[in-house]
Amino acid sequence: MFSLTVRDRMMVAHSLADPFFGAAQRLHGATYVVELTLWADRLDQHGVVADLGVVASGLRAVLAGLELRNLDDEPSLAGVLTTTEVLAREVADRCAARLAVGPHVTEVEAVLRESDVAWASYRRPAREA
Ligand SMILES: Nc1nc2c(c(=O)[nH]1)N=C([C@H](O)[C@H](O)COP(=O)(O)OP(=O)(O)OP(=O)(O)O)CN2
Repeated sequence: MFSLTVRDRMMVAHSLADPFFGAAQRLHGATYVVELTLWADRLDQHGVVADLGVVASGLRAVLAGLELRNLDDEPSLAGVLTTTEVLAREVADRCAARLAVGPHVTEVEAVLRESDVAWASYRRPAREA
């Protein structure tokens, strides 16, 4: 299996409205290092999983739709606990919808690193069945 990964960052504000999260129920900020990986069972005719510039631009565009915002105010995330896991799924879903990848690309994974010691990820099929 081949993979291609690009990395970017996004800064957000949010609160986690569940007593489970203790002090993080209050509004706080997070800067995530975001890694997007495309998985492919073979390479295309150019010997790549995908053009890394195109993938990096796609990830940037997706993060631009989330960053420097209070996620509590985002209509598309209304009522959602925006944990690192949930945001990883959101990024992966949006990237899968945005990137026009070839049929050899089978899966898309987003890893959100909240710090150097904690991160979460979501891996999904590259396209809807
Ligand atoms: N699995 C997850 N756990 C937690 C997440 C998350 O996104 N996924 N998020 C948070 C908070 O938003 C924040 O990142 C950390 O808050 P904090 O109160 O410091 O939580 P900790 O568990 O690290 O520390 P404690 O003080 O021991 O609660 C929390 N968890």
